[in-house]
Amino acid sequence: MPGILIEDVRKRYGQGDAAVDALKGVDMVVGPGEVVGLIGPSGSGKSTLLKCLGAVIEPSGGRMTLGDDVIFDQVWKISDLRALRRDKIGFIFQAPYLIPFLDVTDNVALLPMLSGLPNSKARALAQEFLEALDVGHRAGAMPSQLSGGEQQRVSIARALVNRPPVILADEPTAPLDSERAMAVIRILNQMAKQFETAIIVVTHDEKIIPTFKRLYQIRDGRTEEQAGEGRAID
Ligand SMILES: Nc1ncnc2c1ncn2[C@@H]1O[C@H](COP(=O)(O)OP(=O)(O)OP(=O)(O)O)[C@@H](O)[C@H]1O
Repeated sequence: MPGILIEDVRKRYGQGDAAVDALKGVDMVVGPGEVVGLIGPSGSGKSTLLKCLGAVIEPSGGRMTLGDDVIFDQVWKISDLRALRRDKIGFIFQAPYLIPFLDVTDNVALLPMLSGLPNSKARALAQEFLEALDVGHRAGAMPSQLSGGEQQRVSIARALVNRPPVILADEPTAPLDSERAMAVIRILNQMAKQFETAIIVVTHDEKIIPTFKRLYQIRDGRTEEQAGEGRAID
């Protein structure tokens, strides 16, 4: 059972003369436990593909499967897209986007709370993930008291805490120096294995591209699979 299966996904923005075919039939597969890179020039459709997969925008056609669920097959197959995003997909962005008035624990505990876990259990779970990401000692701090690398690790804990089968990371290492960027990639690989998560990393970052075993290059709205170097990261 693949973690992510994308079949012939298409996306057209606008209509008539103003129409832009951003995705022209994208195919991709990412297994559980796999971290795959998605690269391509500016305007090639990377953000559009992540937004479709993240159920932020609606594709114009094709089929998408996340874990055990076909989420889209010409139309959405899931009625509650908010619940889908909350429970099945973890998002990691270039900036951590932590909630400034919640402490580190509550930033991570918020999603499991929204999914219905009692507050004390959600906080205990958050603590577990913060420890796995080596920021357990900062659990009571406010986001503004953390370094950039610590904030990014908290945002990764938040993406993982509901154990989504899928993580979508959009330029997660762009603002980080080489050492911190490699630490983030190491963590994503460890977490993918530990929780059987399928992870797509959109990146331009030359520091991390050699670490992927498999890559997809997107060009003019279509994907091509490439073997990566799979360079060791520990
Ligand atoms: N809301 C929109 N309406 C119309 N066209 C759009 C919209 N969003 C994106 N596009 C177009 O779709 C194409 C793909 O854009 P997309 O943002 O997915 O590319 P990208 O690969 O993520 O680029 P970048 O690396 O610069 O972020 C581009 O031609 C872009 O101009």
